[in-house]
Amino acid sequence: MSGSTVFDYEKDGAEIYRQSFATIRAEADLAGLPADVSQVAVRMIHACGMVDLVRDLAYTPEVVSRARAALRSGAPILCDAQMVASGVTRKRLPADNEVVCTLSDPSVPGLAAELGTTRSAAALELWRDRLEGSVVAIGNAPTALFRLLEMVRDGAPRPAAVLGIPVGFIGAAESKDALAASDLDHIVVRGRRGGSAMAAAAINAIASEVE
Ligand SMILES: C/C1=C2N=C(/C=C3N=C(/C(C)=C4\N[C@@](C)([C@@H]5N=C1[C@](C)(CCC(=O)O)[C@H]5CC(=O)O)[C@@](C)(CC(=O)O)[C@@H]4CCC(=O)O)[C@@](C)(CC(=O)O)[C@@H]\3CCC(=O)O)C(C)(C)[C@@H]/2CCC(=O)O
Repeated sequence: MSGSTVFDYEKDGAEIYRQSFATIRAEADLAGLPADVSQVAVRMIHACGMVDLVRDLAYTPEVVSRARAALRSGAPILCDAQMVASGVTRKRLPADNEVVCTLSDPSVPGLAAELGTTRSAAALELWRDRLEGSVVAIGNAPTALFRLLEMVRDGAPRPAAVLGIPVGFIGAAESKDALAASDLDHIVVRGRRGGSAMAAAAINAIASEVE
């Protein structure tokens, strides 16, 4: 196949990644972060292009080591949106971990109507028997994060770690503040920023130390 090259751009995927991570490490102020959180932050920045993300990160000191240990012992990854689940690189997972998103379950619209909430929040009702020791990744829906905190407060099994990274204007900052104030191991991006790509990137960084 022939084709003329009009633009001068990098075409080597490995080299694109290498240059990206080098740029992030040069431009982002990672100095105050523990080494394992720094590694996760780099990959989250890689997913969104915002090197100033570091200033909005909040985390518990053991979150990465606990999430990593949970994944190594086979814990499932519970995702609020299919976009998060789709972004998880399966080959990085240490124990062929199950990646679960219950949003499309046929029972969810009815549950949402019954509970008077969003489908994203109602979908967490189907997480109950997998929650214990799981790794939760919320990248889209603030209502899902609020609901998780309510469930745990009401006695539901506790996840090993919660990556609370919903994006948006309504409830996003508040839900992440509530997670940061909880006793769950967590990483959050305070404020409006977040998103499914960032949540998936955080899981990918935790799953494997390879960059
Ligand atoms: C209020 C919602 C927000 N959604 C945002 C941004 C994006 N959402 C996309 C898509 C495709 C989906 N969003 C839903 C989760 C849907 N989004 C909502 C809800 C109405 C409520 C969530 C909440 O407030 O907690 C939610 C529907 C629900 O009843 O739960 C989705 C299920 C809608 C649908 O397709 O039916 C769907 C998720 C699909 C999946 O499983 O992956 C976007 C791609 C929208 C787009 O541009 O098309 C985008 C993705 C952002 C991301 O990185 O994840 C907001 C901005 C987060 C917003 C919540 C906050 C706000 O408005 O302030």
